[in-house]
Amino acid sequence: MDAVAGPRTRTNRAAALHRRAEATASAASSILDETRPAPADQRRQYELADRLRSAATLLAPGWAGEPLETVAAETPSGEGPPVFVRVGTAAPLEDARFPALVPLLGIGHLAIDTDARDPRVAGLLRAILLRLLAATPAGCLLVRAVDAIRTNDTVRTNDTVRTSAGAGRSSAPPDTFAPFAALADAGLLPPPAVDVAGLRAVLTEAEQWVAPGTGRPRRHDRTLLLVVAALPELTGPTDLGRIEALAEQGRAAGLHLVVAGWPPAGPYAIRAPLPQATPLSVRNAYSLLGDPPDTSFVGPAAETPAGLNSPVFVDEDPPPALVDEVCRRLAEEVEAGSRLSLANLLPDPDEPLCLASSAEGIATTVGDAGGRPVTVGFTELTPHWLVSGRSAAGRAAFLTNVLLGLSARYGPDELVLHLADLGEGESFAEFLQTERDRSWVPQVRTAGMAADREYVLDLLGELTEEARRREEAGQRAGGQRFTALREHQPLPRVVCVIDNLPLLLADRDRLAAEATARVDALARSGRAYGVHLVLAGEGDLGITGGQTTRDSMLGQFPVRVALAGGGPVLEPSNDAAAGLPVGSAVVNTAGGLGGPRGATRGHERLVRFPDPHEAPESIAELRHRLWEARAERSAPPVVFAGWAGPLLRNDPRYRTAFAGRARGPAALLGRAVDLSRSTVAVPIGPAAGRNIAVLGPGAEAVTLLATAARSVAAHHRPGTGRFVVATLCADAVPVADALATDLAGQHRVDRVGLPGLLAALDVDEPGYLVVFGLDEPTPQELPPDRLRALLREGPPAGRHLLGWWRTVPPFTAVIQAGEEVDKLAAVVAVGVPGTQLAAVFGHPVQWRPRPNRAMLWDGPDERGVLLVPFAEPSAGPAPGNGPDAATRTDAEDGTDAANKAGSGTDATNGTDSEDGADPVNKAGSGTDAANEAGGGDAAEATGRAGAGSRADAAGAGESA
Ligand SMILES: Nc1ncnc2c1ncn2[C@@H]1O[C@H](COP(=O)(O)OP(=O)(O)OP(=O)(O)O)[C@@H](O)[C@H]1O
Repeated sequence: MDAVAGPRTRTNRAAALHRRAEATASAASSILDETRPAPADQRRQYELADRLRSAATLLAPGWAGEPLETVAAETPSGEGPPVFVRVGTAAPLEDARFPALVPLLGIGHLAIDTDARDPRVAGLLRAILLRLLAATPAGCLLVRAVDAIRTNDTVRTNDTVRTSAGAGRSSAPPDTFAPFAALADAGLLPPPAVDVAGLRAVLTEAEQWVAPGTGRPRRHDRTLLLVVAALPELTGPTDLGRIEALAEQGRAAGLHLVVAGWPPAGPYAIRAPLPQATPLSVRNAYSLLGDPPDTSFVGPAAETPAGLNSPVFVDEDPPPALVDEVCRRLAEEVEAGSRLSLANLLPDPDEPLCLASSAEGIATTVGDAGGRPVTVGFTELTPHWLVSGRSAAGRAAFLTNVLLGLSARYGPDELVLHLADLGEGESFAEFLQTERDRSWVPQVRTAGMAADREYVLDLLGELTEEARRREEAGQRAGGQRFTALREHQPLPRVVCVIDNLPLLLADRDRLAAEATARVDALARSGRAYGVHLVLAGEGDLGITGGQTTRDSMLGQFPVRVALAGGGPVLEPSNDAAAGLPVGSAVVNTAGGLGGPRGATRGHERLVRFPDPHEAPESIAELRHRLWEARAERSAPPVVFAGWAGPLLRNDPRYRTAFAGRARGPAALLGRAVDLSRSTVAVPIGPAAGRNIAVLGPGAEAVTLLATAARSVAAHHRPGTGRFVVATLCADAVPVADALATDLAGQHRVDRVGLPGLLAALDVDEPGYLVVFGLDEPTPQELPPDRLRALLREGPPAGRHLLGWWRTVPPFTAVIQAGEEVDKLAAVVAVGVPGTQLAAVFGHPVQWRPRPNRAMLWDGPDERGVLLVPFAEPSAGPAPGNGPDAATRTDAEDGTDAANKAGSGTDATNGTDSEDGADPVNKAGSGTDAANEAGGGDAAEATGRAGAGSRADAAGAGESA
């Protein structure tokens, strides 16, 4: 008959059978619920419970196992994540109870057959989570949660709404993890995933955690816990498969799962138990605990899984105040612990400093990547670095960290630093003397702040020379490179930092071309001889963008550091630096090369670095320790501060002249914009061309001529010089008067106008004609050929013209066409553009005037010397003649940041070019007194630059 029954009959019968089976199962379930596992011998049960209680105290002490009602909120965590955690109380008999523990972190997972819609399960999850978080040191347990109770409920409610409006809305279950909200900001427990998309994102993160190399590097002291309170309704079989796979692989990778509602209900209910998980089944009155992974409660010999032979009453919801208090404490601890400080990058303060050898290379910690220090160095393989970041990205902070880190590790015999910043502002102050703190970092040999392009060009030139000297020494020794060469002579590694490099290269002029050529040459030759470059700035630094091949210039810079906005120093396809916050950097040691997204990049790390200025005391302490350990007579850095104006009276060469020790008369004009801050002098003797023509419209030119005359006077013993000070224009009268008065105290001085000057021209007596305003229209009385004759014939007879022309053409008229100007005079231009000077020299001149700078052409060399003219209008009494002199000049002047500190006690402020002081070569010897003074002098610029003098620095910056 069945065979002939229609489909409808067969369906009805199947439905009836199903209903009957369901009714039977339900009846069996309630009978089973009431039938607890049969207790064995009661006395043994008591004994066993006793022993298990003691064992639990050992296995799960404190937070992991104590009843939560009795644990104090301030109970400390353990040393690491607990292996066993309590899920409830097992009660084989009413009064024989012991904690029910499950092995979790480090061993397996927990699968609860009911999801958190059951309030007991929600409470249990919160209890487990609280225990695990509180028992683990803050930050070592990261939790990701999935909780679709509300979403599922909304789906269901919406279904209901169609039939019964509003039903179910008010009874939405609370978020299972809401009491843990305080952990979100600390990154310990972000808001739970509530839908399938969220679930999948969490699964992806967990998969990355499990598969090393597909995400950020995993810290082995961290565990990831994935807690599922309720799976989203739309969870598909693929998602469930991913959860199973994670459970399978997680244990070895520090990933653990607590899944409520497993096996999941619904169409995919037929699911194997969760791999490596202890199952917990929640019944009406109690729960049952299955066997943990790879073992059995009955004993290892058990063939069939038996589970714990006792009902378990799962832990109840922990008190919300306790959860809240613990979470806040954890969040605070994580926040405090994640704040990096300079100390994290420096050697332990208890360790001696500067013990490392730089023979094979030097390295320092530059930041932290996921809790691990990241160290980068300078070796032959990674000789030079490019560091890029937008303004205020922390470039100075990063560089300071690196330089302090290197200085703490390598002593001055192992490491020499040259620091230059073309940008406006006081850089490198941490390394230099200030008014209040006279210590310095002894590894620093030179420092240029608000440095001119010419300064940096000189620095590059000096270092290229140094690399060449080393290379030659290596060749003489049979082709030795740095490491071998060091065995025969003390040879520190040199690190040269140039910040704001684009200011050097932005103008595509001759200087930029020359600078690029020097960088190129230095990068190549320095590599094998321990001379290393760190070029820093914004954007592509003006040198990237081209091809990075092994042989290209960029190929010499394998280390690329991209701070916020610094992506252009990475390869164009490498977007690792996109969206970086301040305080982070991508450190790439393969020329900025990227790689497939998500793939391991052994050559690239995302680091966090501290702001060193949050720890000024660490900086000061380190600087003092380094300074106190410096070699005897070690010299402070030679400092160039772009905004500072040097004083004649403090000039070492001027002092030498004043003391009667000069070799011959010379006009001192200022200090060169170079590494050694040499005095710019025009020798005045019987040779051709020993006159000075100052060209330029402003007061600076007038001051320069007066200072030149004073310095010449200082070269003559009192009473032996003869000066005619003439003014042909009104503007210079006060300065000329002051000059004449000053000189009159020492020498024979005639203060004259045009007639006196004309008379003086006819006198054959040796002496100096100091003439202000030679461009005044007085051609009848003073025709160009008379002046030309004086310029040409005067010097051999001991007569020299020091003259000032406001404009260039009248001077050009003095020089005959075709005559070489250097046979007539040294020319100093102050405020005159190079274009106007072409007529003087007969060739184009590259010079763009800027405040507080002058250019000297002396001799046949086409290239002029850039100088900072002496700032003071009057020399005052003899240098070093006591406090009055110093005080008076300082007070009058008020513009000299660099030179103020000396207060008249500094015997030789600045480097004396006569001494041949050479910061690159000499400082190691520690015997250069001139350098020492120079440092003292200019270091003041660090602490003192006032607003006025900064404006000058800005001018210098603009012209760059
Ligand atoms: N690691 C850091 N974390 C947070 N803030 C930082 C960090 N380093 C520096 N800063 C802050 O960022 C600001 C800029 O820092 P810094 O002067 O080092 O930047 P910069 O890139 O050199 O700036 P600029 O080129 O404009 O002079 C400062 O206020 C500094 O305190």
